[in-house]
Amino acid sequence: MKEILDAIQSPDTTSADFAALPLPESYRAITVHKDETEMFEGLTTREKDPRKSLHLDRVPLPELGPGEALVAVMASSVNYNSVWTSIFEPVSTFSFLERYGRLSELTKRHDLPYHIIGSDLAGVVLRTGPGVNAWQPGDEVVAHCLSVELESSDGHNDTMLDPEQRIWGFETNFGGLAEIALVKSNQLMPKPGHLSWEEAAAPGLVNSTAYRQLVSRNGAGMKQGDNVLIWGASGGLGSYATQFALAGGANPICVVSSDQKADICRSMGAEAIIDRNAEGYKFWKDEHTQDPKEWKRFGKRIRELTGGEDIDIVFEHPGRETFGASVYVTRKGGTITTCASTSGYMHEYDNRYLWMSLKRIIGSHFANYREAWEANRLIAKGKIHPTLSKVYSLEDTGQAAYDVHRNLHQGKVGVLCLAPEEGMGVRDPEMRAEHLDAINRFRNI
Ligand SMILES: C/C=C/C(=O)SCCNC(=O)CCNC(=O)[C@H](O)C(C)(C)COP(=O)(O)OP(=O)(O)OC[C@H]1O[C@@H](n2cnc3c(N)ncnc32)[C@H](O)[C@@H]1OP(=O)(O)O
Ligand SMILES: NC(=O)C1=CN([C@@H]2O[C@H](COP(=O)(O)OP(=O)(O)OC[C@H]3O[C@@H](n4cnc5c(N)ncnc54)[C@H](OP(=O)(O)O)[C@@H]3O)[C@@H](O)[C@H]2O)C=CC1
Repeated sequence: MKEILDAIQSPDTTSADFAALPLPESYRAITVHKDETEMFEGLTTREKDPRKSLHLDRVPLPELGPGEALVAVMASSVNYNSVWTSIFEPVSTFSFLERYGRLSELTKRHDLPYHIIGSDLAGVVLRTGPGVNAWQPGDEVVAHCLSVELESSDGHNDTMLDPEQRIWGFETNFGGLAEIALVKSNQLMPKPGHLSWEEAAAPGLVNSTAYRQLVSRNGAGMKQGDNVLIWGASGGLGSYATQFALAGGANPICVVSSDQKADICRSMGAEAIIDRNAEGYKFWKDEHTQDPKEWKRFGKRIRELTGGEDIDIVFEHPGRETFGASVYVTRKGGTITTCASTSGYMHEYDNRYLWMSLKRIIGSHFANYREAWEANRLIAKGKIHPTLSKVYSLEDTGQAAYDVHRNLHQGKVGVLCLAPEEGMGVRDPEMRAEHLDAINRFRNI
């Protein structure tokens, strides 16, 4: 592994040098273990502790197949899907690996008693499989997390609609929280040159998801002037949704849970901010009963902030806890776009407010190939910035996932894999200098 790292750090290493580097037989990776899927039996979701289920293991290098690439991972980031994997909710991700393993001889590789997790990476291509021409050993890359087989016409227009659509590092093995990752070469995109490894690894999954959910015509198709209600506006998804709203001439109404998070949203340029803790919204009277008076109080607060207008687009992901309120505060003809259900997936809302006011609910999931590319292009052009706050070592990934599980983090949490320290890998210092304040906005808060 040292030879690989030396090659990456030397400016003189050629593509041929990379191609000639011997690959290690094994590497270090963050895993969950199949024989531990019942370990949290009887505990509440909150009590399940990723520090107990995430392991740093030495694993064998997987065989490289056609259309694939092995990438030396310099840095990765924690996504909430890794939290779900680590607490084995809502289902154990081994069920995904088993199903994938049944598809073909090649996909059998994924069905193992351990799952190497992680759905983001920034690093360097080490080897490409047969049929890969666009990428060479030595290319500096980020990887998006859409894995598709593309054998069915269902996915030929919008690759997210492929019947064999999977999220790499969640529904496949050999993810990015490791020293080496296996990806399909179609997942690769150029690493933005003005960012360090850990900064480049931070936006991928959430930036692409927010782009489809909010900006793309496959999602809400946001336009200038739209009032966009953004739950968790300084969190993983929300910190990108807020940037898209501001950059696209919309009006974000940012919901957060502390003064500090409100300040971050203000520093991004948002003006309309609701601190859900300080204002004490209780959308549920008890576990089974919502409180429409609270929806109305929330709606009145939004009207105060918008000069009397209601919401054109709700950027939803908390789910059960907030969904009734989200449907209520949307304007006639408006859109609620949802990609998750962190607080519970059995939603309840008053359907009269949906049909009588001609509102629409749109389900959105990650991003297709093109959307992921467009989202990365905006990062590369310095239009949208990483929201990296804290960076952990690979050994401390359990703690990093715990922070995200317990909502102790801001923006995105990074993980150094092969990179020995933060700040490495910047190739365009001039461009970086131009955007330095924005790049550092979330750091160490
Ligand atoms: C990028 C980051 C993203 C995120 O962070 S997202 C958040 C994390 N992700 C999650 O929480 C999602 C986790 N996934 C799940 O919970 C499950 O993954 C799903 C609930 C989404 C799906 O469950 P499943 O068991 O895979 O699907 P089924 O459709 O309930 O069961 C499969 C069997 O049911 C049959 N079936 C499907 N549709 C129908 C139908 N309409 N009528 C009758 N049968 C149907 C199928 O064929 C198949 O059958 P056969 O088991 O025999 O193969
Ligand atoms: N389908 C897809 O493609 C994707 C789905 N996801 C899913 O989206 C969800 C959020 O991911 P991500 O943004 O990265 O996570 P984060 O934890 O980084 O951010 C979510 C934010 O939502 C807010 N929030 C959490 N719970 C509640 C609640 N009960 N009521 C109101 N606000 C709440 C919190 O902000 P605050 O406390 O400030 O209000 C929190 O910081 C996860 O479930 C994840 O799995 C993520 C990416 C892609």
